[in-house]
Amino acid sequence: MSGHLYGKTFELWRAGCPDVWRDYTHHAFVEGLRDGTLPSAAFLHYLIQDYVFLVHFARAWSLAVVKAETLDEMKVCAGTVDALVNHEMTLHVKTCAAVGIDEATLFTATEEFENLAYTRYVMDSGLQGDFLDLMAALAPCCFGYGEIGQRLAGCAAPDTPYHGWINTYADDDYQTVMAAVGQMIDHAIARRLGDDPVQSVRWPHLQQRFTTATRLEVAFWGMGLRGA
Ligand SMILES: Cc1ncc(C[n+]2csc(CCO)c2C)c(N)n1
Repeated sequence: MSGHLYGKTFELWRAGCPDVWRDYTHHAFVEGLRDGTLPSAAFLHYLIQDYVFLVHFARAWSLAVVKAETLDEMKVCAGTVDALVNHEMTLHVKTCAAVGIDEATLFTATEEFENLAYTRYVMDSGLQGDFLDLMAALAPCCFGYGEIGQRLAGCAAPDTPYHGWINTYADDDYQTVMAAVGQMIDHAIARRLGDDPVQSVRWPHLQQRFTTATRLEVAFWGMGLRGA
């Protein structure tokens, strides 16, 4: 697995919820992207919801800039805000424009409950908790899509219509940003919890935030499959 790419904290968190992690990264929606059998209506429904999701994730990463304690943490989090609003969302805008949905419509799309629950859970992790609580809730999105993108780039059906989506997450620049996020989280953990973070009283709470966010990712794929 590519886990070490994204740091040792991520490896511990992933190992703390192996079943739900697999449900997320090998979901039927993901396999439909890989083999091309995902109905285009389901993909479009997902993508419109995901645009709104990214708007709120950009807010959450911006909150991480506010909660950061070092300039390095600020740089990585601000870089992620930039990657989100100026790069990742381009996929959504272009794909939707091609079927006649403009960006203003995307921005005001009605959120499905699974979408609402996930983004507001992450925001609350940062509002109620500190920088680490927020990172634990943000981590599954980054590293899960990183793993999915890498795996699908190596085994997707040549004729799947979803290469654009796969390439967005398999892309070297994207993988580099995610590796930087993983390193930053390792440093943030060491700075606040010391060298043996698993022994900290905070560890079970951080693991629970990571696991909950991963369950919310599984629900998000399910929302996509259900369609509009
Ligand atoms: C439901 C859902 N989960 C994760 C991602 C991927 N993602 C969202 S924000 C971010 C960090 C910076 O780009 C990443 C990787 C997505 N698009 N939609």
